[in-house]
Amino acid sequence: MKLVINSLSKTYANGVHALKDVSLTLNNGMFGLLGPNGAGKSSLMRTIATLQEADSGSVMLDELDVLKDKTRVRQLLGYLPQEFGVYPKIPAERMLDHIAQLKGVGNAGERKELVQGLLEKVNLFKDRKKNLGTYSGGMKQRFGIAQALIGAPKLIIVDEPTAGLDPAERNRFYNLLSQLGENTIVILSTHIVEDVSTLCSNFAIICLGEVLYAGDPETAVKALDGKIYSKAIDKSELKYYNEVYSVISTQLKSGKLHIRILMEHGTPQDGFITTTPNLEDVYFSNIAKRVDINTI
Ligand SMILES: Nc1ncnc2c1ncn2[C@@H]1O[C@H](COP(=O)(O)OP(=O)(O)OP(=O)(O)O)[C@@H](O)[C@H]1O
Repeated sequence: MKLVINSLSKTYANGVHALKDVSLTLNNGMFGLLGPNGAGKSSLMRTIATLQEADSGSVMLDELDVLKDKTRVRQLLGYLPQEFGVYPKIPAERMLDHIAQLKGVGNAGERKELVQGLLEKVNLFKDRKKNLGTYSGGMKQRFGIAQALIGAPKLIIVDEPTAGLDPAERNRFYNLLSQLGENTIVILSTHIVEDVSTLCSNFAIICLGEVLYAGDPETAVKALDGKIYSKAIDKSELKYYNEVYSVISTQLKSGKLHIRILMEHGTPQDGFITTTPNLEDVYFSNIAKRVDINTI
């Protein structure tokens, strides 16, 4: 399958221009949508999920016009929103059975098999009788994926699913997501660069409603080879370095500020050492073109 987003724009009633001429092409596999808070990631996902209208542009899923043929899209879609409520007094198993019924799985035996399979897949089988209100954040997210998978969707959208998860739960969630991507398009929105480097074969960086970069992580990192330098400085020196260099990230370690700079041409003075680029450098060097990275 192929999802082609062409010149999508959206301005909210309050005047916020949340999507500016967004164009992207997504194939089967995991696609990461990376951007800081307020970048427009949720706006884009809600539009693709047929939950809100765009002002202009088009979204095509193969031959299907996503913005027009909403009912058909919803039949092909699995969606895990950023925040979703659960009925606290209902066990996971019963809730999944109910959702499967709503999605049109009428046969009780078929439903039982489907629900059991999903619970096993997301590692909640032993907790299936527990009320959803007693689930931890990670268990809720895994439940969220199970409900999104009902109906064998061809397009799966997950909006910041790892926010707030501890490292073990995040890993469990990564493992789960990485099994989904092969025959489906999975769009994963996140502001965590590691999510993209771990999971995604392709990604885009979006900031202030605009696509700043789209491609595969390896090529993106390779393009920065020999251009990233680092140095430990005193905090008081940051102003100087900000004025002289393109500082793309700062990190405090044992009282010293470790800065990384991008040199498009030439080599820096001041005792910088050359360093191996990573996806975070790709992210910050793109974002730094639009916003002050010290504020994000
Ligand atoms: N319903 C709305 N009405 C008005 N403005 C909105 C609405 N939804 C989002 N916005 C604004 O649109 C911009 C993009 O928001 P969006 O939620 O799409 O970003 P995001 O990248 O998902 O951010 P986050 O990572 O914080 O969830 C922000 O400035 C936000 O305040």
